[in-house]
Amino acid sequence: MAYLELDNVDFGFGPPSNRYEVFEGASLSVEQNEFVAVIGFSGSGKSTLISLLAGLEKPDRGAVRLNGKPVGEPGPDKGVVFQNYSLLPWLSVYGNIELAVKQVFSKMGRGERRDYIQHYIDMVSLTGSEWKLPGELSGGMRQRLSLARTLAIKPEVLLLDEPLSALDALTRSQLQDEIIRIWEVDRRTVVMITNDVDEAVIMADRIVPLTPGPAARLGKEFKVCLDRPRDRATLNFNPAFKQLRNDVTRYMVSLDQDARRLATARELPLPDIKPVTPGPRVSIA
Ligand SMILES: Nc1ncnc2c1ncn2[C@@H]1O[C@H](COP(=O)(O)OP(=O)(O)OP(=O)(O)O)[C@@H](O)[C@H]1O
Repeated sequence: MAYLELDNVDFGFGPPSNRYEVFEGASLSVEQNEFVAVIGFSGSGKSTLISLLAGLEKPDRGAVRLNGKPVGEPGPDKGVVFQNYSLLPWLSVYGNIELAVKQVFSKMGRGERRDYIQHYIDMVSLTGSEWKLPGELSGGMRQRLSLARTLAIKPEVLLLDEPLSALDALTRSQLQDEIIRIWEVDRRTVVMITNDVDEAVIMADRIVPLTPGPAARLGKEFKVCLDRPRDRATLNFNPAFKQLRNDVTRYMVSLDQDARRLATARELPLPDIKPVTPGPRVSIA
């Protein structure tokens, strides 16, 4: 049985007269402790998918289930890391994590809590920056803090909504390695949204492309059969890595071409209307 499941989901925004159908019959099954990367074009519904999995949105039809039960309200069992960090700017690194930990583990004693928070700060290599405010951190450090705060509440499921897309290439690859290192120690079920094929191949067990919207679905899946730990320096010479990267990229290009063809076919032919030219003046008695 799937651990996290999107079962034949329809979901749209807006009133019936002006509705945008984001998903029609979208299905996704994620096994416990599996790392799935969902890859898609801009506007296809990636953030909406995370909102549905997190319980922030409810499907119009179909079901979203976690461990066999309908996904309820957002809660600490589902940890979401957004692209824009969503940190509290007036709280320090320590304070941001502490707030989340206090909410979820209200019975934890002071000393234990201090050690617990420090463990997560160390885990994401923010040691020494405990009392800095988010505004005093680099983008990569803020994203690390956001990740530490989410990991510290020990969610069953980790939902990562393009967490690395705002970062420069070097910081991005460092954080990819860091997320994988943490995941290998402290296994969780992960759904990560990305628009980067390489990132998906390096990090995930399985890659599931999202077809372009409207009425997006989760398309053909690609299993990533590469041993872990994956060393990015040698992967570039690995034929299986190159083949998979090409296969996924080719599939994404074909999805894009199909969507463009469909959009052209949907354009309505306009009637051949000729402008009316005024005739001779007629006087009515
Ligand atoms: N609150 C809303 N009301 C109406 N339409 C919305 C709303 N939120 C999203 N949409 C529309 O739903 C579609 C999917 O949006 P979503 O943000 O999930 O896409 P995305 O794949 O995450 O995009 P991007 O990669 O650009 O962030 C888009 O066409 C968007 O315009």
